[in-house]
Amino acid sequence: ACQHRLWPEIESVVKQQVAWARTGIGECGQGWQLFAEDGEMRMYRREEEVDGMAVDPLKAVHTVPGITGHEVCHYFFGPQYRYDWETTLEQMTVLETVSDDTLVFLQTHKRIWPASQRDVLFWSHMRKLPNENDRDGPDLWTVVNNSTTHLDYPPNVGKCVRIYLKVCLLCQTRVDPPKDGAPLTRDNISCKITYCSVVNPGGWAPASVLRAVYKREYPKFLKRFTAYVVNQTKNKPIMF
Ligand SMILES: CCCc1ccc(-c2ccc(S(=O)(=O)CCO)cc2)cc1[C@H]1C[C@H]1c1ccccn1
Repeated sequence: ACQHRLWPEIESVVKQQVAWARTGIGECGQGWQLFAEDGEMRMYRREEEVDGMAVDPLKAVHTVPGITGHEVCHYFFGPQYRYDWETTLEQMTVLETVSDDTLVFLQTHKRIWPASQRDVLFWSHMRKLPNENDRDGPDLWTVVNNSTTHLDYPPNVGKCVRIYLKVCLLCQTRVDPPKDGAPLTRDNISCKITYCSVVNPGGWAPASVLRAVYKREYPKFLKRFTAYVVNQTKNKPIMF
């Protein structure tokens, strides 16, 4: 995969996106507004427009007990699970298998009235990252999704408007070993999740409609996805 045409871009976008995900909300600077809160989940957005279109950057942080970062990234990356948790998905195709940790997807999402239907074409890369802060702590895991092109699927040919996105899911496992030296169980682990996304809706869509969609869909997506991972892993050995 290292000689693949996408490799240089993957390397630079992953580094940039992980650095961005690691930047706390406070350090990010002004303009972030908390727009959704549910238990441990906090969702922030910044209102930004490009050519009159809302492209609000989003940053969500969540802590989920009983699962690891590897497990969260495994279920987020794997195409075989996506229809189970991505409620807005209408059609998903793997256009290219670059390597076992890098795929190219084409997805059409359900139409959101009155905006026209959208599709998105992106590479998706999963990677384990060394834990810089705590050398003997568990590694970090990330999945980065970044819009790309494909000769056979030019944008805006059919009924769908092509959207452009950059997504980073960054996961840090936390282990609190049991006092009495007993073996680790899922009661001793949790996962700190940072989800960052910037979506350019591609064609014109009313900013008010897009913002209402994001406000409704993003909290639902993160809650549903993390609940899915808890449910899929609860009776399985821990995947660190
Ligand atoms: C006009 C823009 C519509 C729109 C653009 C983009 C996306 C979207 C695509 C991919 C990803 S992901 O994180 O890469 C997971 C893989 O699917 C997240 C979000 C969804 C919507 C629509 C359906 C709405 C939505 C928004 C947020 C979360 C889920 N669905």
